[in-house]
Amino acid sequence: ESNIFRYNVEFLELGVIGRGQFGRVTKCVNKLDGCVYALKRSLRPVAGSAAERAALTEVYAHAALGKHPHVVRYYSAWAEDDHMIIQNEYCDGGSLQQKMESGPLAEAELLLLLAHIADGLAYIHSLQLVHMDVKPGNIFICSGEGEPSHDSDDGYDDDEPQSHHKYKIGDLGHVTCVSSPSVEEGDCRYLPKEVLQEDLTQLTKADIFAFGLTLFEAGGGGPLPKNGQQWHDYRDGKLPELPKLSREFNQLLRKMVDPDPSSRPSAARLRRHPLLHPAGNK
Ligand SMILES: Cn1cc(CCO)c2c3c(c(-c4ccccc4Cl)cc21)C(=O)NC3=O
Repeated sequence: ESNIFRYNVEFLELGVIGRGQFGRVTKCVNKLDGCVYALKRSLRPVAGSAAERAALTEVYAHAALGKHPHVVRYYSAWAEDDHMIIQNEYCDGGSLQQKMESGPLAEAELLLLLAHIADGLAYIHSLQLVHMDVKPGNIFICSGEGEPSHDSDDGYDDDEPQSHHKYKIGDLGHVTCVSSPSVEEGDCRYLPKEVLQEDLTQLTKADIFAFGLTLFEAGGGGPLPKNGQQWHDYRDGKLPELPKLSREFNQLLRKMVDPDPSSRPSAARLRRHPLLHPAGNK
């Protein structure tokens, strides 16, 4: 019999905003609450497969992470019609990947990105979780238009320049716990050498490494190598200088991608970096 599915009953599709081997992401309005959401609809993974474990991990992670100003919010997930559907917060400003396509970010914008994502990572790491796939395509932008301006719970609104857009970490499909014996490797362009060599003892620093290369790329250092000599150079501390950025910012990038994970700053340290608190320098 034709089984009426929740997706079509509760949501009105406004458009496709992403496609991949995983399935597709659509922008939908919920007919009941009238709000817009991002829904990822993917083929239901085979029971007992790694894909099923990843799908469940994504939902567990979202449920555990709850509400944070710099983590894309999760609302619901369900299975129907041989598909899995996850309903997340819709970020109307596109991804950092798309933003970068119109040119490198200026230092002031990179500092906003640094502050927001360091905040999100510090929160994720405080719950003994790691993201494991930090990269421009997994960082989304919420313009904040129409939102009440009192939303200062991330503490950056007061000294944030007039714009209210916010960067949020999304796609929790690779999230695992810090003491996990095995990880589903993320994008190799952002992968630190120690994880490739199966050293999983400091997984939070793998997120810091990936975030360092993400900032480097957003600042104009891309495109990043997937392999070869340049891939190794970037992991041996040979990260090219970005001439348009300050000496301090270049130094910070090199620290974030330091070959020794212990030398990389934690997310909590990044939040307190002098570059983010200029007043404190006087
Ligand atoms: C390709 N793509 C484009 C967007 C909109 C950016 O303005 C997007 C979103 C998400 C996701 C997403 C990622 C991973 C898992 C589930 C979802 Cl809904 C993918 C997205 C998501 O969770 N929230 C989004 O806005």
